[in-house]
Amino acid sequence: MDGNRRYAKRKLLEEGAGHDAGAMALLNLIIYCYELGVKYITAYAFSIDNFRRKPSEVQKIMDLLKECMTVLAKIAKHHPIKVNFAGNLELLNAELRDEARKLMGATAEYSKFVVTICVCYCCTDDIVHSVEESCREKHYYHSYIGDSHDDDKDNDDKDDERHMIKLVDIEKNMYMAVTPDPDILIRTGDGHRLSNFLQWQTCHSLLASLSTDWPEIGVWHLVKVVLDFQQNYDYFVRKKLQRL
Ligand SMILES: CC(C)=CCC/C(C)=C/CC/C(C)=C/COP(=O)(O)OP(=O)(O)O
Repeated sequence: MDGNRRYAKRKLLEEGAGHDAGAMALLNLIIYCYELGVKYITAYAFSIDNFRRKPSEVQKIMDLLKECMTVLAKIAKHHPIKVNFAGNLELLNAELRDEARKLMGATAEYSKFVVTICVCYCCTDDIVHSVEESCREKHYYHSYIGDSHDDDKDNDDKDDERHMIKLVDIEKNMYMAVTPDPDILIRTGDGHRLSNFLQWQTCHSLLASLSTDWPEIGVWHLVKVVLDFQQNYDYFVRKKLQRL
């Protein structure tokens, strides 16, 4: 969701007003997706690197995160929306972390429409966290059965095999396991970088870079990228199937 500060500068507004408008644009986009029948939407709201920004800006984004949680909780009372927060939530303050967990718990049973907000997220951090988690699981398995006194080579090979960390382990243990890999990744603000967002999950995604700043994204931008995706649908499906 790039271009919030540039939008504020262009409109001669104070910096925080760009993020206010950005939060409103996100909520609107979630509603458009719901109405258009898009099943999953994932937003990159705050990266771990963003903690290096000015304290006042970090605080502003955290305040907006809280407001978005309140609005999403109200929407979820009347619509079957599942809300996930993906990232290292331990880096959030305790109040926000509790709110995030409460909202995830309250909407966990829904599946018709899934909104995932990435906070305190970086893809590289997610990969490291997932590898650590997978090692812990395999170590547990190893210490549980590894003391067997069976000298049989076949059994040893099978044990070795079971101790190996596989692709499925890494994918299962990622924060992003809560939602499928995206068909489309949209970046606003004329950027052509991934900025540590979903590198693992976007190998076969359509990348759409919009020159529009995030607060000005609207339903027609969404429709246009969905149509672009549909025109190349056969290609994307083939690529995904090849991976299976
Ligand atoms: C759910 C939630 C917390 C929503 C908050 C609002 C929001 C849109 C946050 C995005 C924050 C962010 C770091 C954007 C990227 O840079 P930039 O847009 O600040 O700067 P740029 O104009 O320099 O690209």
